[in-house]
Amino acid sequence: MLLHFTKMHGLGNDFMVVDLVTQRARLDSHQVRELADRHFGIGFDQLLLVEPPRHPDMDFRYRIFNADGGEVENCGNGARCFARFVLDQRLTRKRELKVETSGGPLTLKVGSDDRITVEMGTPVLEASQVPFEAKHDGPKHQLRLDTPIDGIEQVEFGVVSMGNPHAVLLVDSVATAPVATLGPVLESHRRFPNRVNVGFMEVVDRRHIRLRVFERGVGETLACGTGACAAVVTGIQQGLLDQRVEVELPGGRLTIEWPGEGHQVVMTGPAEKVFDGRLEL
Ligand SMILES: N[C@@H](CCC[C@H](N)C(=O)O)C(=O)O
Repeated sequence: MLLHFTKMHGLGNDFMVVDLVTQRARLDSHQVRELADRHFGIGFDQLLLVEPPRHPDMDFRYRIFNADGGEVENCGNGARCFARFVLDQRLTRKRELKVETSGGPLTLKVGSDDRITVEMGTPVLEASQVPFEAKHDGPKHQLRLDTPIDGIEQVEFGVVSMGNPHAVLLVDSVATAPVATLGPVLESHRRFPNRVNVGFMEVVDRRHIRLRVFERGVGETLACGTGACAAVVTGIQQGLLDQRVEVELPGGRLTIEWPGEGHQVVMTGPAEKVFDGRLEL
């Protein structure tokens, strides 16, 4: 059986996108890992499956799988690629879409400049809901490492769920942040029962941050949309940022806006197609 797919990226966070509205296929986690392989497969950070909606007031359902084969709740860069994909594939003509994810519904708008704006949902700040086993309430948490990493014995961070779990650490410089060493240790730390995406945020000024993210189930990516939302929410919670922030990631820039608690986070950025392909299953 031939399966048609499209390779896409949002600021270098790359995806294999499959239309399961007009095609049928089942991919198990072993197949996802094989396809994600950058040497023996297609190579991607996440697989996105576009499906018919289960609720009549939604336009589509979209499911997200990390390169390690695990299904996850939300993906910001993926959401923008999803919107570009359903328009390019003529699965819809709507430029404003409502989509179901397992992390909750999202609203997406494709602008006349082709930048895509996504209402990413209301961030969850309660640690137990992220989930993180916190020792106290408040915007900052501490964790003592079992073994020091690069001389670091204790780390401080904020925790946010954007449907998916994030920890955000403040660093002096993203260039020297211990992303590759501390990232995997926090990702799998026992106090994050569902594991966690780990963001390293450098505040340039109140409207500009730099960010690198060690993604759960993938490793460091060139950009993470939900990570950008989580970082801005954390920075605002800690009194460091304004409501509208430019987030500079290794793969490019996103604009993130958050008016404050109880409001949705809004993300704006690009989505690009790389190529169409097909594979034999
Ligand atoms: N790249 C994504 C996030 C994808 C999911 C994440 N790795 C997780 O496990 O929650 C984004 O752009 O948000």
